[in-house]
Amino acid sequence: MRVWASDIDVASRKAEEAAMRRHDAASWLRRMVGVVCARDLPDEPSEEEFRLGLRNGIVLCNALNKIQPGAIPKVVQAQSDATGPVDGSALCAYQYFENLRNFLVVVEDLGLPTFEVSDLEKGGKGVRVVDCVLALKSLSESNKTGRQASCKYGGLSKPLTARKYFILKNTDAFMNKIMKGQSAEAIQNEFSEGQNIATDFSTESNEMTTSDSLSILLHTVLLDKKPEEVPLIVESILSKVIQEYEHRIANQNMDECIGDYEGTASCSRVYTQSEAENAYTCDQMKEEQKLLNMKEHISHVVFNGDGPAKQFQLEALTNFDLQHKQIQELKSALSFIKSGMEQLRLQYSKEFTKLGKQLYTLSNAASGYHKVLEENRKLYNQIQDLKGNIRVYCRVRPFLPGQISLSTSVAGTEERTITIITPTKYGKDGRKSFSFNRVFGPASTQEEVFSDMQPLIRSVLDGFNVCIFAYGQTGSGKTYTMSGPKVLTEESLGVNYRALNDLFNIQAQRKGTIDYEISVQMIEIYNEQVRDLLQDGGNRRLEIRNTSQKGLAVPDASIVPVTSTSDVVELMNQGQKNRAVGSTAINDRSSRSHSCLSVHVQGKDLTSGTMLRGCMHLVDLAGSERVDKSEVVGDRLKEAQYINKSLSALGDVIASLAQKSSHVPYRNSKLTQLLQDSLGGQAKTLMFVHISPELDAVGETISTLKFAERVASVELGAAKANKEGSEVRELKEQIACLKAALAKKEGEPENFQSTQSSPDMYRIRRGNAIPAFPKNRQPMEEVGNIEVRNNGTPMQKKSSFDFSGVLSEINSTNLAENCNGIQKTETVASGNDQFENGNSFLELEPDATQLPTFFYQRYNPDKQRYRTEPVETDDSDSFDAATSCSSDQEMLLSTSGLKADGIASRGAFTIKKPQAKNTKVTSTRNPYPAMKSPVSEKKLQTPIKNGKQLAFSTMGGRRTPNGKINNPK
Ligand SMILES: Nc1ncnc2c1ncn2[C@@H]1O[C@H](COP(=O)(O)OP(=O)(O)OP(=O)(O)O)[C@@H](O)[C@H]1O
Repeated sequence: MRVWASDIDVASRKAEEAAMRRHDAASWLRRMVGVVCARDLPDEPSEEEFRLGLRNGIVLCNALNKIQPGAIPKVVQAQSDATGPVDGSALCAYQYFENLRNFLVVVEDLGLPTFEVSDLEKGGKGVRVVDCVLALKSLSESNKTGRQASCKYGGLSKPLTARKYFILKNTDAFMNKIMKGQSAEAIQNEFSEGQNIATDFSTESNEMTTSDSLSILLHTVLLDKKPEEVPLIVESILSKVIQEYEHRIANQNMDECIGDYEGTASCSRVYTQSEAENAYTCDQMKEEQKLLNMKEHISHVVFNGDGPAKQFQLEALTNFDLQHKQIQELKSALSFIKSGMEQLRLQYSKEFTKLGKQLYTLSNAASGYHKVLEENRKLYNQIQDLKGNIRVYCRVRPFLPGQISLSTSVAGTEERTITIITPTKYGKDGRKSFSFNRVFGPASTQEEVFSDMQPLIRSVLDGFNVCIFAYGQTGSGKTYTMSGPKVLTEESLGVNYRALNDLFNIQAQRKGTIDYEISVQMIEIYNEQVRDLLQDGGNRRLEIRNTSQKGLAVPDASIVPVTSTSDVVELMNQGQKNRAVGSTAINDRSSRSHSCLSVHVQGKDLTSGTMLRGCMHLVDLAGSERVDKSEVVGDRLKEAQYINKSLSALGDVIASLAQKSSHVPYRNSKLTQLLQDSLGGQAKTLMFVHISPELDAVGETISTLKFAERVASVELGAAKANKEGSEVRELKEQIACLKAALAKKEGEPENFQSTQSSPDMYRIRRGNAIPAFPKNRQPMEEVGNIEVRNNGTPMQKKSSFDFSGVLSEINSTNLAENCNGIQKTETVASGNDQFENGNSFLELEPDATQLPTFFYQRYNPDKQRYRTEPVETDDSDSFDAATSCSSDQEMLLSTSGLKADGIASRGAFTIKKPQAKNTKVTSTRNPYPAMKSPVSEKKLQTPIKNGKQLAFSTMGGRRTPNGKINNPK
């Protein structure tokens, strides 16, 4: 039942007339502050009404806004028939109360304050906010207690019946509905009982969400303010809100643009900047349009109003203009910042590109740096090759499995440096660094070690002589490096196996171009006796011959052709079995001998016919040992003494070579004789110095490393490949034939025989003497090492020259002269490519038809070796096969005259023993570049001294790349 006063009809009518205007104002206010008060303004409110309405609206809003998600408010439609006069002053509240009568908002705990709306109360009997609140409270309590709810209405207590409950999650949406003036019934019909209406209002929720907090803020701000202050405060809040709003628009615009744009675009579409800008501009325009609309609304409200409201709204308008201006300024600032940002972005992208380029250059430079390093390494090696330095690699053995927590003498290793600490010394003296070509730390693998020396090993296949020998104190890992441990695995295979395997691989690769034949010898020097390791039970004493590089150092030792790694493994196992090994306190498998695996390679270039010949010695020396430490007695002691003696002889040789001494005492031990070609010849030599890491071995370690440094300083001159072209070979053969024919013609075949194929066919007449070539001596060697007996004639100078020189000499001199039977003043002999020079006649034997065979003759075990007559040379190369003497004999020799005679300072001299029947001039490995050099001539007239004829020999002399002779001194 509704009873309205006549005022109500009037007010309703007026309200209807002003509905549009109020609606506009209210909607604007709602958008701005989220309050709904504007809706309840009378069409022509007085100032007081306006304020009251506003205040009431705010109060109500506050109450409603208390209903927030999380508080799980309930909407109760209360049945109320409250009627009563509504005085004019309370009109503003009417609409609310009208609604509230039907939709009372209850907060579950109802901590709502009761509001002292004194004006309303004063105004009479109208519906008061406080009544509403009380009604809410009552309803809430009734929910809890089940008691009848009631409300005071018009001074009377009326019962309230909760008819329906709605769970309301979105107060704003709900409010919105109310504000749109929907009737309670209409809203009620929209909700079924218990329905969650949050979804119903969800579409509108966003619109109001941001205003919630503002409304609360507003209310809080206004709560204790006097009514007359409210408009001003609201105005300033509004301006701030607008400012904030603008600011947010500005900030979010781009994001929204992008969001909107992306939202509408397909996901896969690439969003471009220009599109974003377009979207932004579009939204900006929309926002501006909105602002203008607002302005219009306000103007409309303002100019259709009057009094203080008008003044207030005018002020608001002015503020709005001001704010609009500020917004414009902000916008221009924004665009300025944007352009600045854009510039920055461009600058950054430029910088990035530049950085990228620099990075690219840097990475190029880095890779270039590595290349340069590699190049440097190569160049360094080349310099070493040219200088012929003995390369020295150092390897540190790791601690052995049984050795625990031992302190080490090795302070550190780098690629080329090793630092040793001596605990007994302090400061600088306590640390000593040594530099070598490479240093391998304890963790180095066999493969790493091998790969570093691989190029050196491969050069054997190019005709170089190579020698790798392992040096170090006993137990330091020499055998491990050269052969591997006792139990071999693929990873632990030593240099020997790997080297041969590598040679086989390359042999296979070059199959179509070069035909290689590889054979091996394995000998050991045990107690100064040379023994053949490939001959079971063979205790036959062998001899070392340093006739030439091409010759076999130990020709009597078995030489076995090998074609595969398995052949090698088999042979080496056999050799190892035969090797003298014994147990000492330091090494339970100590090598008691020096072992040498010699690999002989012969290759024939299938297209050019060039022959090459290389030889590689892989020497595992016995270790030096302090007999007190190794605790050896008896045979072991004797062995140790021999070992130490031979190693000290090696030390002497190295010292002489390092000092470029004129006398190099190769003959002081079998070991130095064996290594003579490698240490003083044209070989590429590498010494592997091994050290033990234990601290108590530091003394030996340091002396070993000092020795190694001395070895590294030895310069041998550039190594030279043993190659000869087919033409040269043919010419040499012809010369040999001619010589043989001459010899034959002279009728002295017994002295000068040709090779085995035709021993009697060629003779050579040489002055009065016609020396014979030994049987089975292959012509290449013969040519290289022609030995001539002059039957007492002065020693002939031996000379040689470059391979290229051979041809010219042969062509221009020998051949022509020989063929024409002209007296020849010099013949040419070559070690590799050297010819003998003598005052001889060479006469051509016209019926020279058969040529000698060349290779493998010297591998023929049955061959008859040519033994030189006892004309003795110095300790150098020219000390020929006479080294067949025992070590004692050699010692005798070395002490009997060589040193005492005062060897000439440059070039070595060959000593002719007084008892020599014939003067034999052994070949030289290191010939002079030109036969006719004054030096040669001069030395030709070597005087006889102390009954010994000193013959000049170029032993040990090595030609450096610039043609100089590098004589070992
Ligand atoms: N690099 C290494 N890694 C692992 N074990 C090693 C290494 N070097 C040496 N050994 C081990 O150290 C011990 C001694 O090594 P090896 O017999 O090779 O010494 P050596 O110098 O040949 O001694 P000797 O002179 O007495 O013959 C062996 O047991 C060997 O397996």
